[in-house]
Amino acid sequence: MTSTDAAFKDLLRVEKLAVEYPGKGFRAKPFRALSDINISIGQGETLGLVGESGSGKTTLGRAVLGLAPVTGGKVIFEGNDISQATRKERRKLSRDLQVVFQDPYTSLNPALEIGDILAEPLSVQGKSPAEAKKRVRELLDQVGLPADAISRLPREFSGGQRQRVAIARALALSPKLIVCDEPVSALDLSTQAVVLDLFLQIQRDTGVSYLFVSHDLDVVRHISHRVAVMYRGGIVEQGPADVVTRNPEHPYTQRLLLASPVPDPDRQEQRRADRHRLLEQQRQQNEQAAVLA
Ligand SMILES: Nc1ncnc2c1ncn2[C@@H]1O[C@H](COP(=O)(O)OP(=O)(O)OP(=O)(O)O)[C@@H](O)[C@H]1O
Repeated sequence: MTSTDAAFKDLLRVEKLAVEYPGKGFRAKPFRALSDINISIGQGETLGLVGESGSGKTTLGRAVLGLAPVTGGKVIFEGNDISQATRKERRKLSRDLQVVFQDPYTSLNPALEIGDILAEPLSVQGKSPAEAKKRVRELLDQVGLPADAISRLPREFSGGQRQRVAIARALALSPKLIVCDEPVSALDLSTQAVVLDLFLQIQRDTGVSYLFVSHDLDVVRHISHRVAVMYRGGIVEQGPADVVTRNPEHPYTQRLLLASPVPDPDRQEQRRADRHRLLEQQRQQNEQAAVLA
């Protein structure tokens, strides 16, 4: 997918965001996990967030959801700064801002039937049992699960099916933005592809926006309009998905691309070409640097 900022109407804008975790345990001092983060996401747009482990991807997603200690900057959602929203304001915001986590095995309450898992956010927001039941049926259909899933427990489902339940729960209140934190990383490759296509289909049908966290460049290229690359709590590069994931400018992104595994045989050819071009670019840069030195 390719697109530019201008093609989408702004939904979320993060400006100069800083997050600092209070010190505890082995880290006695407060830890600055994010500094000077600037990103935006338009309506119906997906911003992919990549970077190595510990670079701050999850923290940025959590800061957008109000779950990380923001110490500076703004999180502007539909024109309002929500970085310091109160609990009451957060409850209201949860209609518009939702999350899908990585692990479909721990993110669903094992004791609840799927129907109850999906009805929970609806009843919290004041829907009647009849309204909730109707919506639950719609949601199961939307994520491709059978109607009889309503009275079954999470353990009766595969990882991919459980992730469909988690997606349905996130969709229950028709949110405007879903933070997707590595939502396909725990799934096998063929299931990953199917679930990614489900995310795309839902976006086409509903116009929802995604902040899509992943360490996998192939995954973010497939799902994202634009990609931001995180390194040590900052963003080092962002731009159209194809450009950033195939022809990155920043040396860190180039390293990320060279280091990332090539799981899907269909994409190996393309990746070999990308690697070859990048290595050649690096060789030429090294040669130029040697001449200048
Ligand atoms: N609750 C917390 N308290 C203190 N430090 C934290 C906390 N959560 C995360 N960190 C630290 O903040 C940094 C960023 O972590 P974060 O989980 O956001 O990175 P990430 O890029 O999502 O990593 P991964 O891909 O491994 O999930 C790390 O150094 C981590 O140790």
